[in-house]
Amino acid sequence: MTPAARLQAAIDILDAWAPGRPMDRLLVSWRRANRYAGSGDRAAIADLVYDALRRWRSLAWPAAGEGAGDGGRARILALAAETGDPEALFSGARHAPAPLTEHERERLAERAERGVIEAPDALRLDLPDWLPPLFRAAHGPNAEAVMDSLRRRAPVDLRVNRLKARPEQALASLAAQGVLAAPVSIASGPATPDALRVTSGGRGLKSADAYLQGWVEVQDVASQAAAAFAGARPGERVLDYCAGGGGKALALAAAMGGEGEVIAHDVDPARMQDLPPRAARAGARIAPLPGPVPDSAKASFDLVFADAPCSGSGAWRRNPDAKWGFSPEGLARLTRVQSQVLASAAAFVRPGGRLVYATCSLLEEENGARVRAFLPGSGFELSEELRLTPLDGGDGFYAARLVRGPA
Ligand SMILES: C[S@@+](CC[C@H](N)C(=O)[O-])C[C@H]1O[C@@H](n2cnc3c(N)ncnc32)[C@H](O)[C@@H]1O
Repeated sequence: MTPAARLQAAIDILDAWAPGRPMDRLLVSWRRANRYAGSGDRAAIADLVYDALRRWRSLAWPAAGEGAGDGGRARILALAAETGDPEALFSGARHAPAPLTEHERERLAERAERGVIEAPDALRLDLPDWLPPLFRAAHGPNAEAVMDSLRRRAPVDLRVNRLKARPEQALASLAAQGVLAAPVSIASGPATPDALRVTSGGRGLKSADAYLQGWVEVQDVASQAAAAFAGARPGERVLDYCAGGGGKALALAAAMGGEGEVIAHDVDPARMQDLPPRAARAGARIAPLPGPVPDSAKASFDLVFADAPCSGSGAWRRNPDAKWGFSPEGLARLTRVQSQVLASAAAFVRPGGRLVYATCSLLEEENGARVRAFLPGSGFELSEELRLTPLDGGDGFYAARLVRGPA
């Protein structure tokens, strides 16, 4: 595909999207319907689409006050103007976007002249109107930089699986196949000695031996820090209460050096379908439960990890489509579920054991506020909290470690 045809494809995909619709599914259907597109085309189109979604409101500025109008074309045009002369690409040639209208030219000139500095807060920061006050309440003087960070691409991080390889072995194996990476850590919080950040060649990762043989897993450095924060030790009995695809369960199993027991649970066991093959690849022993955790397991685990369902706001760099479908009602629904998760997970912690509540949210309503609502009368004490934002070098993450008092 020509560069211009890629732009038109991105416009078509964005025009088929509406807030609340997951973009990854739209991209899959586009790939199925356009099998002529090669892997380079697909990657370039996905990059354009996600770049546009990260800055969906500000890219349309100064169009319609709310920035909602004009669909994909205005956004892709604004992106193209940032990197070159859009007239050459918006040429009207076969498969290329139609030539610019006079109105579009005027708008581009206005953007170039005025920038987006004078746009209203939420528009400039690319969030729905109701969210900046929540970010400001949670992050005080850092709020502006935290919100701004969500407008940029996220790096690809790896966790070296200690059950199979050491970081230097993984680095060498990846480099031999063109995937370059370097150790990475977060600015504050637990050490992440197994974390690597891909610096180039990331497209070859999933066909690299180190990945296929389970030496490395894709996992953001902040997610690794949250797992490390739990302090899982060899020989412990651990319950991953919201296991989903198993990213944390795998990290916990690796930290335990293959000694002890990791049991995985999810309210929707189908969400754990990838876990057995991932655990097999990683050489980890993780037992997924086909249903609820039995009552007989109450008060029996050294560590219960509750990676609760959340807004995912800490990962909006990766899933920017999610921020546009998020609403106050959605937040209220989530906080109810999070409180339920905390209360149900707590029952499985043994006296003296730890309960770790975690989210990849940047909103205090989903984080400290849930823990503080849970604590009174629970028999647990708050031991430590971890609050990470993209300013620390990874995704946004929150974790609280609670210790259960004696029986
Ligand atoms: C943030 S995701 C988990 C991600 C996973 N831990 C990982 O690291 O890959 C949250 C998971 O919680 C599950 N969940 C939602 N409500 C739950 C509940 N009441 N009890 C247990 N799990 C729940 C969801 O099905 C979802 O898979």
